[in-house]
Amino acid sequence: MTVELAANDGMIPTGPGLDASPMAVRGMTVSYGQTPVVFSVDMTVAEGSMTAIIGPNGAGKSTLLKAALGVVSSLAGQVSVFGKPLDKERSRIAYVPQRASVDWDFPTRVIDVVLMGLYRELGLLRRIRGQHRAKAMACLERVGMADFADRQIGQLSGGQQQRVFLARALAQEADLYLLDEPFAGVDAATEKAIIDVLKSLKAQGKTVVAVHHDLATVAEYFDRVFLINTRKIAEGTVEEAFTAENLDKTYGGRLATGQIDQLDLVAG
Ligand SMILES: Nc1ncnc2c1ncn2[C@@H]1O[C@H](COP(=O)(O)OP(=O)(O)OP(=O)(O)O)[C@@H](O)[C@H]1O
Repeated sequence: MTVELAANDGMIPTGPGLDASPMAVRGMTVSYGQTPVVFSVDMTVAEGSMTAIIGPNGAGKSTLLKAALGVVSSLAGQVSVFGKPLDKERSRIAYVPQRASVDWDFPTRVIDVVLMGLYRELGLLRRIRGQHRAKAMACLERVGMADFADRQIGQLSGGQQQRVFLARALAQEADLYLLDEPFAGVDAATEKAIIDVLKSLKAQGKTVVAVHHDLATVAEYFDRVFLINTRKIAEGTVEEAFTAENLDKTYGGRLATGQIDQLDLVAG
């Protein structure tokens, strides 16, 4: 389907399947210097799906997410969120950044990090009441971190910090969850805890998009994939798009045949 891009208020022209999409990106191009690191990328996130963004190091995965959120500026491109401009629906998105990009020496307690997720409820006066604390604690409970509520965030292990940031995202009660490498550097128990939470979000009808590096778990964890190497290579259901051919294009032949053979790929 061809979508005509017109100069308008940043909205993507509506069309079949686009209006309802939790996030639709069209013609996104981002450059930090001379060469684009994301080039003319279209992405349509399917509502209620769990999508893995896959590609080699430096492929532009994080940049694509940040540009879609307006955190980094783009040279070109349009984004719609639930069929509306990003600014109108921003509060429906929860973003969990890459762990490495957060200043963990920032002196703040775990419970305070989760309370930040409640900023909409807290209102302008930021008055924290018992009900807010209870909600934040319930979110920490969901990720198995309730016992650490009063700890300084910098005193936690990497996997524990990742859980806390997931709890903050849960507190937001968003409809679209964007996570940048949520499983990076976590142990098997934390990975299981995180995937269980993400699957429960999906069961509630929420939409989840995560940058993901472990090709071996793609088919088990996700139902859709988005493959990128500066340009979009493919997107679709795992059955349609997670193929040896697309992986070969994405990784430029850098995956050994043996590695591809071990993946739970659909023949194609
Ligand atoms: N703030 C920045 N300034 C300059 N260059 C940047 C910046 N952030 C990223 N880059 C460069 O842009 C390219 C894409 O980076 P990005 O982090 O989006 O890739 P990625 O696919 O998420 O990689 P990884 O899998 O290693 O996290 C890389 O070449 C990276 O070095």
